[in-house]
Amino acid sequence: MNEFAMYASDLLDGRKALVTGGGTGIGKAIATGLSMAGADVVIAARRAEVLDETAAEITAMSGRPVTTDLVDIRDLDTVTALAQRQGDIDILINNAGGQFPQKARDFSPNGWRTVIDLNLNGTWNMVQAFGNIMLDAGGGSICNIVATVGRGIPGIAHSASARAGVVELSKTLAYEWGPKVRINCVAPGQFRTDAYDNTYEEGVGDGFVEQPLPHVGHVSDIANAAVFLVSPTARFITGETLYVDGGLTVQGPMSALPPGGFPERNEPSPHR
Ligand SMILES: CCC/C=C/C(=O)SCCNC(=O)CCNC(=O)[C@H](O)C(C)(C)COP(=O)([O-])OP(=O)([O-])OC[C@H]1O[C@@H](n2cnc3c(N)ncnc32)[C@H](O)[C@@H]1OP(=O)([O-])[O-]
Ligand SMILES: NC(=O)C1=CN([C@@H]2O[C@H](COP(=O)(O)OP(=O)(O)OC[C@H]3O[C@@H](n4cnc5c(N)ncnc54)[C@H](OP(=O)(O)O)[C@@H]3O)[C@@H](O)[C@H]2O)C=CC1
Repeated sequence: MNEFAMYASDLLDGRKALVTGGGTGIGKAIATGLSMAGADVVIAARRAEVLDETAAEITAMSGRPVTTDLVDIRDLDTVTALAQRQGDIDILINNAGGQFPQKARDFSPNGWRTVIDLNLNGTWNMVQAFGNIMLDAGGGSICNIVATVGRGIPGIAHSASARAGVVELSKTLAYEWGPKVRINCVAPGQFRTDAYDNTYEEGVGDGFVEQPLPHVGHVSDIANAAVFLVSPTARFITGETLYVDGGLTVQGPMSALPPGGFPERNEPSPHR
């Protein structure tokens, strides 16, 4: 089975799609899924060699040409220039992003700013530049790749805050741009891309034990969710965040009998 061929090969025929960070990991998988579904795909990031190599790989699989382009989403000038070159897109996937893990009490002011700038401001740069063109052109669909926000993500408070901002931005724009542009998010759980392995050395952590589907996801799981959301199959869906996380965010069900038994009645909380 080809994990990236879940949809009809003409589902996105005649549509042009741009994927930021499409040269590696999750972005590469999404670009592959879009290409397999018939879209004309552009992948954009900062490293030309990586993009070129990936474009050739995707073309070998899908039989469709893939274009590469350069952008640093934190640099508005490069985003504006990209929008001038590639503005005629129907689909935008904002996947570029990342962070470093650190306890929040140790964040330096610049460390915090850097992660917010990449994941919130960088995504906004892309959304506004391309969204405005889509609005003028008559329509389009945007999908933002975020993280499993909603219950807190210890170890990456900066990124969790930025991604929550993107989720709320998407809901808000769903209203403002509703008649013309749909905008949704996909929230990945943990996926062992090269970047993930390089950043989180110990790899699979204890979290998986508690997860209803107790294993890591495959990048095609994200790709299939993103292709669904930007395709006409999801034409009545906007402002939504689809969690692709093996049930990670529903872990910790309420237990009928708490560990240690029921507390004494009327005992005040020991916390200040
Ligand atoms: C549950 C998990 C879910 C998510 C999974 C994934 O995302 S998987 C994918 C996971 N993989 C990825 O997300 C990709 C890996 N991450 C990256 O490529 C980078 O961390 C970056 C793009 C976020 C920032 O890069 P950049 O070149 O723009 O940054 P810069 O070098 O110019 O420094 C700016 C400030 O940040 C500080 N700082 C930086 N690193 C660290 C650190 N490790 N420690 C502490 N601090 C750090 C640095 O000290 C400086 O502050 P200072 O000293 O001036 O006060
Ligand atoms: N893997 C996981 O478990 C999870 C991942 N995520 C998020 O999903 C996305 C993809 O993750 P993953 O594939 O694992 O990681 P990668 O590091 O492989 O993907 C990030 C991509 O974004 C590009 N990129 C980074 N910064 C910029 C920038 N400033 N401008 C343009 N492009 C940039 C990189 O290419 P280049 O360096 O060439 O610019 C790279 O291709 C990220 O946003 C990540 O944080 C969220 C939750 C879990």
